[in-house]
Parts: sequence; structure tokens; C-alpha cells
Amino acid sequence: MEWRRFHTLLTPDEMGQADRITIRRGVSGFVLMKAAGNRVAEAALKMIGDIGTGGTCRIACLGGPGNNGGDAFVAAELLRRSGHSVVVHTLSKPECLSGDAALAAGYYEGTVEPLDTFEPEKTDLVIDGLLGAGLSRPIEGDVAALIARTNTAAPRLLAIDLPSGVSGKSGAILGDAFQAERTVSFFRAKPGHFLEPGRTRCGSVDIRQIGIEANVLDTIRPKAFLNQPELWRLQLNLPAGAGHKYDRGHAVVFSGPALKTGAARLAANAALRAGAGLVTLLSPPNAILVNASHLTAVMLRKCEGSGDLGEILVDHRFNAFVLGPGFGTGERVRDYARLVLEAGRALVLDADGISAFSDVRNILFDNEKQPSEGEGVRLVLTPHAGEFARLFPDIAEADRLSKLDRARQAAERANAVIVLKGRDTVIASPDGRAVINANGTPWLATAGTGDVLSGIIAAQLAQGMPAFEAAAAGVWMHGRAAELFGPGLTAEELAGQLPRVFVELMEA
Ligand SMILES: NC(=O)C1=CN([C@@H]2O[C@H](COP(=O)(O)OP(=O)(O)OC[C@H]3O[C@@H](n4cnc5c(N)ncnc54)[C@H](O)[C@@H]3O)[C@@H](O)[C@H]2O)[C@@H](O)CC1
Ligand SMILES: [K+]
Repeated sequence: MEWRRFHTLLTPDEMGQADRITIRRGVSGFVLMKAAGNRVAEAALKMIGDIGTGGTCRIACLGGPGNNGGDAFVAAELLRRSGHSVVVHTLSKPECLSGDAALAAGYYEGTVEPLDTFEPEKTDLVIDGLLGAGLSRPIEGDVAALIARTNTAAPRLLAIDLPSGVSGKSGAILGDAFQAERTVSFFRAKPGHFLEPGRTRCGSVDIRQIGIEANVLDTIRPKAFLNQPELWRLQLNLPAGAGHKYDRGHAVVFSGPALKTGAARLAANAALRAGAGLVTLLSPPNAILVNASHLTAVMLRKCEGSGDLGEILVDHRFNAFVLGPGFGTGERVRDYARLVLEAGRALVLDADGISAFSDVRNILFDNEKQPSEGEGVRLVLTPHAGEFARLFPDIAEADRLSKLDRARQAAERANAVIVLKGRDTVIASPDGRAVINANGTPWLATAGTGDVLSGIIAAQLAQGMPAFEAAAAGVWMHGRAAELFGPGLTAEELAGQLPRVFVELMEA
């Protein structure tokens, strides 16, 4: 399927597979390494151009024991030939290298010195080829000290594949890691380029091609992607010319009690802006007046308990629900969630809606499993890290798991789409597919933005989008809206940016 080629993320193991398939097809490993070294040298020359001296630059290349070091030797030779002053500082003696890395060391004709002579203060550019995809344990001792000293000196630093110390699989820092200004990686990005804290350590990431053909992905069959519109744009229901508001679904948001209604209204207004044909806010009686005084296009209806909700659910036009924002965590959440799911409707469970199941997790998981057989997933859970840990404590505590794997395991257990929020939000489906979201701004970390996200996702569900795509699209639109607004964002302004987001999606 074509979508598999878009924005694929490969773990270091999968990247190794891509490498091996390519070599089996007759391209030698050293040819790939020379291409990689070339891409690194090109990036370095661009950075040197930014420095703007126009003359010779002092470049220190740090070379490790594996092929990451091999790439550094190739880049060093090309930069040396460009007239720059290059020294390769190696962790182990070049004669100890083997395979392609040894060939690369032989290709280099310049100065080699041990790592301990490297002085970050006396370079214009550092190229980090110490460790890449082969990082297998925490960095310790002299190398850790060198990384700390380098980060303090803060030279301009270009990382090859990954900043040494960043796990390509998880984005975790093993021991310590360089802070790069730029990272050049090859063929496809890795989860560690987009999962924190690795993402921050990478600086800006350039993915460059080195001669590995895209069709190796047909064999590898990766299931992780960067969240980009190409993954879900075709399922996005932009209103058609002859369309009717009922074609675009009817989203329903449960309001909290009188003093806690704002969160639900944020979700409801966002659902309307995000494309639901109609939106109804279900309000407890004591909050009807306050809700009525704040709503115009969103409709309002009293819902006092399970009986009222049961009557509402008889009408099949109410097709996507949001439960949790400002709602409180009592028995009522659990009843409502059960009724909505048993009635076969889509449900976004957020905030209090998630916390309400902390002590009775299995009820939620069992409820969701039975009715959904063969019907596709209808439950979307949108926890931040704290809510996630309450619902999936064992998964949250498993240090060896990446955020991607945590979200995947939770999705499988709950038979729900999991939106594990943060700067690096991960969206995972029970079938193993997962995306990492990378847009948005730090201004999103403000009260109420999560409520808006729930509403945006519900709007896509109301329009019939499958749950995984609805969640991925909702998270992306939410992040893009924040980018378009810029600094000073509050949750109230987010939905107002959605028209510009739709224009971009329609024009692209
Ligand atoms: N498709 C590919 O896979 C390609 C890979 N290339 C390069 O090859 C790299 C991967 O090469 P390798 O698999 O040789 O791995 P690395 O070069 O990243 O490192 C592996 C070596 O580091 C040692 N090591 C691991 N963790 C350590 C630690 N904490 N402290 C000290 N030593 C440690 C290992 O024992 C092993 O000797 C990539 O990052 C990339 O730069 C490129 O040459 C081009 C193609
Ligand atoms: K590196």
C-alpha cells in the first residue's frame, strides 16, 4: 500500500534490515557508507556556509568503533579535500576497526588523533560519529565526560544518524548524549528522532537518501510513521457541494456540573469548527442556565442520568461522544461510557473520563471488547502521562518500552486508539499501527487545549472517519492550529484557527 511509504519511521533494527536487503541486491556496504559520508559532508558544508568566514574552518570529526565512525571518516576526507582543516579523533585506534568502517578509515588521508586530544572550544564545527544506530548500552566513563564537556562548550555540532547517546528506537538518552544543532540521517527517520528527549538533542533533522530503494519497505512492513496529512487526508471528510449537515454527523459532549462547564464547551465548540454537522451539549440540570448563556450554534439538552442518556441513544444520528472534560470522576462517568459503547457509538474518553476507570480498569477494557468485534474500534482514549499511568500502571513503569511501544501495548489491551499526549504525542491503534506527532508549539501546554483536542477528534469520528485516522488527524490539526496562532495562545483561540488549517489541507 502506498501509504506505507509515506513518512515511515524505522527502528535501528529495521534500518539494519533495509541495509542488509540492499546489500543482498548487490550494493556494497561501503558504497552505502560513502553515500552517507557524502550527505554528512554536504550538511557540514552548509553549516560552514552559515558560519560565513569564507576561509578554512577547523572541523573535528569524532569517530567511534562502528559504522557510524566509518561515515565520519568518509565525511572527514571529503571536507579535507574541500580545503578545510580536519582532524578525526577516534575512540579506538583506526587499525582496530573492521569491515566497512576499516575501509572508510583507509579512505581518509588526513590527521588522526585520540579522542582525549579533542578540544571543543577550538573548533568551528564538530561532527559526531561516535555512536549511532548501534548504541546498545549507557555511555559511561571518559566518553560520558567528553560529551558533558562538549555540551558545556556548546560548539556547533552535526550528528551523524543520531547524537551519540540517543536511542534510535526510543529517543531515550543512555548515559549522556550530545546536543546537536543538526542531525543527518539516512533513508528514513527513526522514532528516536521524534520522541523526547531525543528529539530535542537532535536539533533539526535532515533525512537524506543513500541509494536504499523504497520498496525494501514492502519486506520490512514497518508500522510506525510520522503523523502527516498524507496518512489520513483521503479519509478526511471535507464537506461536499451537495452535502447536508446530517451527512457530517452529530457530535455530543457531556457537560460537567454548574461550576465546571467550560471544558465541555471548549470541546463542543471545537467539534463544530472541526467539521461535525451538528453538536449537542448534554448538561446536568444545574448547569443548563450557565451553558445556555454561553452557547449559540451548539445545541443544548438536559441529561440527568442513564435514563435520559438511554433515550438520547435511541436516535442513531448522535454518533460520536466526548466524555470527561470537567465531568468529575464518579460512577456516572462509568455508566455513561458503558451505555455509549454498548450502543455502538464512537467515544472519546478524556481527562476525568479516563481517571474514573483507574480502579476498575477491566470494566472499561471488557466493555469495549465485546461490541466492537468486526465493527472497528470506536473508543479513543486521550491520556497525558499521569492519566496513562493510572490506567496502565505496569506499562507505564516498563522502562525498556519506548513511548511508541507503551501506547501500542495500551491500545492492544484496551482495544482502543490511544492518544498518549505530550510534546511528542503518540497515537496507537490496537492493530499495531502508530504515529508520532511532531507539529505544535510549546504554547499548547496551557489549560483547556486537551478539551479542544477531544472535540476535534470527535468531529472526525462523527463524520465517519475510522478511529485511528480520526485521532491522528485531530492531533495534527490541533498542533497546526497552534502553530498558525503563534505565541500567546489560549485554548479559546485554537478552534478559531481551524478554518486556516482546512484551507491548507484542501490546497495541499
Ligand atoms: N542502512 C544502514 O544501516 C547504514 C548505516 N550507516 C551507519 O552505520 C551506523 C550503525 O553502525 P553500527 O551498527 O556499526 O553501530 P555504531 O557505529 O552506532 O556503534 C556500534 C559499536 O558501538 C559499540 N557501542 C555500543 N554502545 C556503546 C556505548 N554505550 N559505549 C561505547 N561503545 C558502544 C558497540 O559495541 C559497537 O562496537 C549508523 O548509525 C550509520 O551512521 C551508514 O554507513 C549507511 C547505511
Ligand atoms: K552519532
